[in-house]
Amino acid sequence: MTDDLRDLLRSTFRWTDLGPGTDYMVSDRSGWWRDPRILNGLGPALAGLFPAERPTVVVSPEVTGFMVGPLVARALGVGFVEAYRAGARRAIAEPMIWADIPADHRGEAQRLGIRQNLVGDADRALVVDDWAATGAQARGLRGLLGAAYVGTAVIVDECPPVVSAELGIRSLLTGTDLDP
Ligand SMILES: O=P(O)(O)OC[C@H]1O[C@H](OP(=O)(O)OP(=O)(O)O)[C@H](O)[C@@H]1O
Repeated sequence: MTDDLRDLLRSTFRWTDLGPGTDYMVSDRSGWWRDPRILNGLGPALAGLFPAERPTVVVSPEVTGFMVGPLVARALGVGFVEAYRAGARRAIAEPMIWADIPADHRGEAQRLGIRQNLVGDADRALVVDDWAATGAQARGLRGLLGAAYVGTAVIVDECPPVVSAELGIRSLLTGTDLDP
């Protein structure tokens, strides 16, 4: 099942060439969300990366995490918490706790925040996202969640192995699986 899903993820992913004047390719992940077989399998497959940890809540950063996280929460039978990017929208009205992220894969500083009453001392929080590039989101959310953090499940992990090991990042694919 997971091997079939990995094949589907590879075959529906594209790199988009931005054309002359740049050697930069951008990832097109839209084929993943367009395929009902992937939507059906993604939650259980990502949840299955952490079978022993028995998460009690899933936490995901906006914006793509807001699509993937609930699929995993549904598969685990637990709830979902949004981690908002400061400045991406109007301020959240409820009390928040924030983590500073010095630099993400674009070299940009960010702040990620969750409503402070949604994750408690007894929780085991699994971070879920589509992609880990430098591990910045995972590191920020680990700092935010403290002892509740059990690890990060992503579709693609491009981090150096030492970073993935340190942050407890597990994935369905690595960067080389999607080499252009
Ligand atoms: O490991 P990191 O260096 O933290 O990078 C990973 C982040 O990069 C992407 O976000 P991006 O802002 O590119 O896209 P999104 O808005 O679609 O989530 C991805 O969704 C992760 O959240």
